[in-house]
Amino acid sequence: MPQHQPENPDDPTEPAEPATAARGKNTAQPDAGDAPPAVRLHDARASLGARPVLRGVDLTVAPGEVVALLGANGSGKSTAIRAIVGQVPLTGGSVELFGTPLRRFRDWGRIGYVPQRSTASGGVPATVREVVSAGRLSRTGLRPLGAQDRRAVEGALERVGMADRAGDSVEGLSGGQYQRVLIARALAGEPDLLIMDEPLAGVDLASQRVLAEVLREQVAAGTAVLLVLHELGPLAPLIDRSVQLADGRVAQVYGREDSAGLVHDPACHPHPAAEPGGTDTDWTTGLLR
Ligand SMILES: Nc1ncnc2c1ncn2[C@@H]1O[C@H](COP(=O)(O)OP(=O)(O)OP(=O)(O)O)[C@@H](O)[C@H]1O
Repeated sequence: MPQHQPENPDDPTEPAEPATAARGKNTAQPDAGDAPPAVRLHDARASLGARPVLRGVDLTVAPGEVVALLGANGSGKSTAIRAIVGQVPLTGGSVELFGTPLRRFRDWGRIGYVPQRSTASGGVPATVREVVSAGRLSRTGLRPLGAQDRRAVEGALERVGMADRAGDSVEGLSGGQYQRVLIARALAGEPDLLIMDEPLAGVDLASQRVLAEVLREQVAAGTAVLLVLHELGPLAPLIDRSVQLADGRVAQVYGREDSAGLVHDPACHPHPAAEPGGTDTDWTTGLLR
C-alpha cells in the first residue's frame, strides 16, 4: 500500500516528516523541521491553449527531500515543473518557493533548473565551460566571475565527468554529454533546490550512475530535489516520495519504501510490485523480472 501519512490532511503530497530526519542524517545537518518547504504547490491549476492541464495539484517538497514526479505522457508533469519555475502561469491555486509566493520570489540563485532536453545544443555556439558558467549568473548578475564562481564551475564540471571537455563546443557533444553539461550548469549555482525534468532521458546507464552519485552528494549537503522521471533507475535509492500525476491531478503518493519497489507498465503507470496484475518490468532497473 502507498505510504500516506501527511501532516496536513488536505495535502496528500506533504511529507510525513522532514527528509533529513527520515534519512537519519547526523545533527551537523541544518534542522529542516522549522524551515518552510522548498516547494509548495497548492491546488495548482493551469491551461495550455484551451486545454486544462493542471487540475488542482498539491505538491510539497521539504528541505533536503527528494521527490519524484511520475505519470504517463501528457499527465502534466512538465507543466507542473514549469509552473513552479514561473514559465507557465497558474489560472488558480498557488506556488511558493522557500515560503515566498512565486510572484515575490527573487532568490533564483537558490534554484537549479534542468529543463526537459530537446535538441542537443539548441544551436548555441558556446563552450561547455561557458554553458556551465551561465549557472552562476543568478548569483553574479553582470559582474565578472570571481575565484569562488570559477571554483564552483570547475567543481560542477568535475562532478559530472566533463572537465576534460570544458573547452569544447557544446555543438559537438552527444545528447547524454549535453545532459551532463546542463546538470553541471544547475550544480554550478550551488542550489538549495534542484528541479530536473527527465534527467535520465536518453542517458546511458553509466551516465545515470554518475547522476545518481552527484545527486547523492547534493542531497547529503541538504539540497532538495524535484525530478520528473519515467523510470527511477539508479536514482531509486535516493527517492523519499513519488507523486504520480494522472490527467492533471495527483493520483497516488508513494513513500520511500514503496517508491523503491515501484514497477511500471508500458503505459508508464507505476504501481507497487506486489499489486495484482503487476507487470514484469522492474521500475527500478528497467529490466524484465
Ligand atoms: N504548448 C502547448 N499547447 C497546448 N497544449 C500543450 C502544450 N504543451 C503541452 N500541452 C499539453 O499539455 C498536456 C500535459 O503536457 P506535459 O508536457 O505537462 O505532460 P508530461 O506529463 O510532462 O508528459 P511527457 O511525459 O510526455 O513529457 C498534454 O496533453 C500536452 O499535449
